[in-house]
Amino acid sequence: MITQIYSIISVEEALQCVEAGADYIGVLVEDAGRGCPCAVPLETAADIFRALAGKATRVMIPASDREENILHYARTAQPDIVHLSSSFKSSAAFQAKLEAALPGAKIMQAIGMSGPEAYDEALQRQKYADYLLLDSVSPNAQNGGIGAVGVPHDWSISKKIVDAVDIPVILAGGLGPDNVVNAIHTVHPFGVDSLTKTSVKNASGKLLYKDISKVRQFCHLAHSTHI
Ligand SMILES: O=C(O)c1ccccc1N[C@@H]1O[C@H](COP(=O)(O)O)[C@@H](O)[C@H]1O
Repeated sequence: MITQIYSIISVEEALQCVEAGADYIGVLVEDAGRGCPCAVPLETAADIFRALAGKATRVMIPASDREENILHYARTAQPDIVHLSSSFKSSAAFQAKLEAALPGAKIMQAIGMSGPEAYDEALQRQKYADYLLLDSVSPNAQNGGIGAVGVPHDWSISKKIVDAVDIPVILAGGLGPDNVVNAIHTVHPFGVDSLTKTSVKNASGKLLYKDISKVRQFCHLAHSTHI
């Protein structure tokens, strides 16, 4: 079981999360004007990924729905995996362009778990991705509506997707130390992902930085849960 921790904002925080047990480290790269709470500039993402070389799998969400931006971010920041969580979706053409921009880079395609229709979408989208990430959806969510919602979705649909697709599936959406064991037993994913419930928030609910003791608890529980 792998653990993926979002959204990392500095080299120091990234290294603390690795020490706390995170296998995959996620960074959100900003597109001016979107205002995602934990987004970092491209140069910071590049610094974080350089510092993580050989220590963790480096995952980047480009907070953009424009292909040229996504390819530019990938070329500059050099993640191992590009995680598509906006309205931009992978395709055969995008796979070829990413391979040209950053040879060997993998694609993680987010699937918005809005209801039973997510099953057919997952089956289609797996053709153009190396991983699927099943994430909750909110009408108020940023970055195309998928992710950073902080609440779980219907895991019975997630389980059907895990059983049907041929590529690794990471479960996301409202996961934390309180529910990760149950989530793993219910869904049997390849990995589990956490943002909101392993972060410190301010009084108005804005995510500020990682709570390393919660990251440690989350990773320990996930790694010690066997399916
Ligand atoms: O990481 C972010 O800031 C982010 C912003 C916009 C869309 C998605 C984002 N992250 C992804 O959402 C999941 C789930 O979040 P949560 O645990 O439900 O709060 C997060 O782990 C990333 O995969």
